Amino acid sequence: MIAGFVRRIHDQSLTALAVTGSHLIEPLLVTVMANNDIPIPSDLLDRSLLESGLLKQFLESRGRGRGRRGNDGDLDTTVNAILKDHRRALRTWLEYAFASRSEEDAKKGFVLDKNHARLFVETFAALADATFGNDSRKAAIKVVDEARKRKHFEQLHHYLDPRVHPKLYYPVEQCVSLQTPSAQPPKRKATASLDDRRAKRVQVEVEELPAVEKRKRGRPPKQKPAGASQVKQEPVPVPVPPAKGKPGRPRKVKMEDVSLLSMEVTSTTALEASMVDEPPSGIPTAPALAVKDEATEIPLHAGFKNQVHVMGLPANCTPPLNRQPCPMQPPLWAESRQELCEAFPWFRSYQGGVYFSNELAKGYLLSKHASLRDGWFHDGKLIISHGGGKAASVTQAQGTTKHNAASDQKEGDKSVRALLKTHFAKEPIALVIDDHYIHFPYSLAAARRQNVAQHLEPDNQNGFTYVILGFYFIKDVWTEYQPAENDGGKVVRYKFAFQWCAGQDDPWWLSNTKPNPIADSAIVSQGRSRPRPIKVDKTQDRSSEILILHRPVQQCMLCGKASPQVYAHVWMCLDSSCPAFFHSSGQLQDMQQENNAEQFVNNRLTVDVSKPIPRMLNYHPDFLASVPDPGSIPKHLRIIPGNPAKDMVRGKTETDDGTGTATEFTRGFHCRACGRLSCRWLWRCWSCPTCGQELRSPMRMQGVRDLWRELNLGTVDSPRMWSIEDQRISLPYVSIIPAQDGDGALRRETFILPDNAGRIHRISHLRRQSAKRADSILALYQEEAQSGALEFRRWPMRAHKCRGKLLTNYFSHNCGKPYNYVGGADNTVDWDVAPQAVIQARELLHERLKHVLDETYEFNEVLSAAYMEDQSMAFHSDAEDGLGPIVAGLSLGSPAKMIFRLHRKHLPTPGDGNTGKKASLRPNSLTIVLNHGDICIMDGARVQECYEHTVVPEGFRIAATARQIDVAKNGLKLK
Ligand SMILES: O=C(O)CCC(=O)C(=O)O
Ligand SMILES: [Fe+2]
Repeated sequence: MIAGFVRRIHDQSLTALAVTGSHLIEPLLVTVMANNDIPIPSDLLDRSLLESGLLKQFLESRGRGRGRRGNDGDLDTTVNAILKDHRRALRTWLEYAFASRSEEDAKKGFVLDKNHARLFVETFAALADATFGNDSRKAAIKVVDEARKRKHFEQLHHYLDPRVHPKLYYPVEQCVSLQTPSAQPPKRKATASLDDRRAKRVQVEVEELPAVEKRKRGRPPKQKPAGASQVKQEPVPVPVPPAKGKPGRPRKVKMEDVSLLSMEVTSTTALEASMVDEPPSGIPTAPALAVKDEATEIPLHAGFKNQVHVMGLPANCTPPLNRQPCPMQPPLWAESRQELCEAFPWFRSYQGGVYFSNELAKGYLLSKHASLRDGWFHDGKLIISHGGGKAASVTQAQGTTKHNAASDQKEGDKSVRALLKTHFAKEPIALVIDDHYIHFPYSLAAARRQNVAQHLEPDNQNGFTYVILGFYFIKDVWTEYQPAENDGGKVVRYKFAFQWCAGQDDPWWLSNTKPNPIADSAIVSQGRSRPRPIKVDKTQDRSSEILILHRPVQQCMLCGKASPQVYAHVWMCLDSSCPAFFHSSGQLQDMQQENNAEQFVNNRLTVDVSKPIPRMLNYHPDFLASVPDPGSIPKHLRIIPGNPAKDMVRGKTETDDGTGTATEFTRGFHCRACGRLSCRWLWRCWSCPTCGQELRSPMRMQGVRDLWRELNLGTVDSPRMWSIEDQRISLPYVSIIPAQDGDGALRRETFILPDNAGRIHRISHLRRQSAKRADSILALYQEEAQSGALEFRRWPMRAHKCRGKLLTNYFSHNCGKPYNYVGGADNTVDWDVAPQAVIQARELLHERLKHVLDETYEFNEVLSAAYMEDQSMAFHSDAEDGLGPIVAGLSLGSPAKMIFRLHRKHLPTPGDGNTGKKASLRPNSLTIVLNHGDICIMDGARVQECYEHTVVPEGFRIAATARQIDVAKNGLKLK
């Protein structure tokens, strides 16, 4: 069946594959065919072999004439078995294939065949997506989207799942053992088993390897072309020795081949040597800046010793292979994006990779989608990354998926501008990595697994997702082209070189011992937890000076601007507004010849008309050198966040009013014991979800008079305290209800919603001061929350786009029947053990409903929500299955605005001026102010169906919202 399948693919798709040059399916075909005695068309094998030395060796080691396997009629099993067997070779191939895809190929995407061939492609696409980011992402996403719908995908993906197998890279030893160069000299073996054309090309590779070795042994480097004014440097033909009696013919070395040569090197030493080989022929050389022969001076971390050159990445920044678990616990780490943003003041951006404030970048996230030439140097004391967003993306809106092409970054883009300002202001920036960042020498995912075993949280799936590296300065900024899947095939990217700030200890990942973040006084010099405000001189915009850097520079003859020598073998103009920007000198020459050839020649630029920009550019060693004084780190600056409670007690923050509910108290917490950054998820204290360390939060009882403040509610008319935005809603029907208890007379306002959508009642006190029962319930809530009798906590939201869990903005507690919207059964306590505050709140709601609306209604669920300052409940409807028609809420504490707006599907038809597709354009319908002791009643099932509501308190507030839930229809059971 496999044979039939492959033949089918072969018949139907091979031509198409050949035309598109799909890198994904070819090696698979070759592998499967080789294992099934199917003749492999020479051009396919040729291409595959040449592009993957490892695959070649793998096939040879498997023996090409082996019988069919697994031909038992169960195609999936067989396919899975093959995939499993060949996983390593295929994945290695994939790494190379993606890193080496030409821009042309990248534009074409994948070729899909029907049926099972697609499964392979999907699997590879998923891997590619996870692995190589920008280059392949868009195409991969398309395929993966489809793949997710297929049930086979999970099964196949399992074999390639990073969690099941080491993720991306394989130690050199393993690759070498596949190649076994000494036991099976590649030259003879390759030539013996391949056709003539292949043999010739393979021999090129084989013959060139010793040259690398020889140089390593001290052969003087090849003379650089003398004469700086050389106009044209012809590609040097490489003589090819005859293969098995066939005459050799000269062959030009292509950039791609040069990269492959590095892959063919068969020892670690040789690999390192290959990284610093002299510029290959045909690559323009900057005569003024000869490349150092001994560029291995660049110190490599131990984690980098085992590395294979991955094409497309500079040889001097290849990611480490087969990363080991991080042996030390990071002093600062978070499991979710929210934890990072709430607990680490230097990174508060929920989206995007750059956090900036006052136009200065404060934090920078290194994640997946590393681009070409991003890298980790000097043990991570120098990191190069592309910043500023505008990558290809996929957005989903109203059920449709939109693929947005990558676009050029501009100096004026907010993130780029902030990073530039930080660079010029010489201000430090905190670097954060996540577990997708491939250049970090250790695997955070593996470290996470270790920690799960050690720590208390057995179900922690996402620990060590984010890790803080430390403070860096931006020592250099420049721009370059990156390949992209857009119309032009390329985009302008700003690149930033981050240098480790002196004044901190050595990076924690270089220490031998487990760092204790508390004792780590050099990192933690004492001071405030907030980044100090930094003044920026806005009049002094020095962005134009960006390219005048510390290293040697050359001046562009076209634009006259100077650019540094960033890359080892070629100087290019790095001003993105210049027509010669990032062009090879050949292209530059063409332009110059038309205009001013003489001037060009005098500029001594090396010329190679025929060659495109090399895809693989190594950084010039000088460029990677540290800058002596990139900025100075203020003594009081600390990367470890301060203890929020302590800061409060000492009155260090302006916002603190001693209540314990000020905004600062909603910030997260850094656990001194395990380093985790976590959210303030419990009302009564900070608590580390990993190791259980607690930090008590000083809280003061707040009476309603403490909270009473002048209302400043914008459009809301203060005596009426409501505003009708949708004119179809009537003015409220008002009635005064005589006192029934000590609370005095009440006032009822009823708003009738259009289209029989129900009614909203607000019941308030005629005199504010008379809300006695509400006063005592508020006090009770606070007491029980402090004593632990009532546990307010923040619960994970069900749907969101953030990494990791995203907790609600407010704290809550549910009583009676489970309420799916917040916490479900986990957040629910039975009425037998209900806190007094909740019992009394429900009683009051029952009584008011009877007294004011003459309704006898039995609520069986009460959700109590507690808000600290600046917390709120976002737009939602209480559209719970089995929900009864009446929802009533008691407001306690600070006033709040409750706003209603129509669901999108209930918006009036277009043309009446009251529509808007986007949520942000949807107009509000009704706003009512809820004061201490007020009750809001949503009356009628259609209120929830047609409207959603949000509640925005003015300050500390508690609300008890009661419902009737029919559990039989709700689907949730009490635990
Ligand atoms: O009054 C409040 O805080 C809003 C409560 C609410 O909307 C809810 O619990 O669903
Ligand atoms: Fe609600």
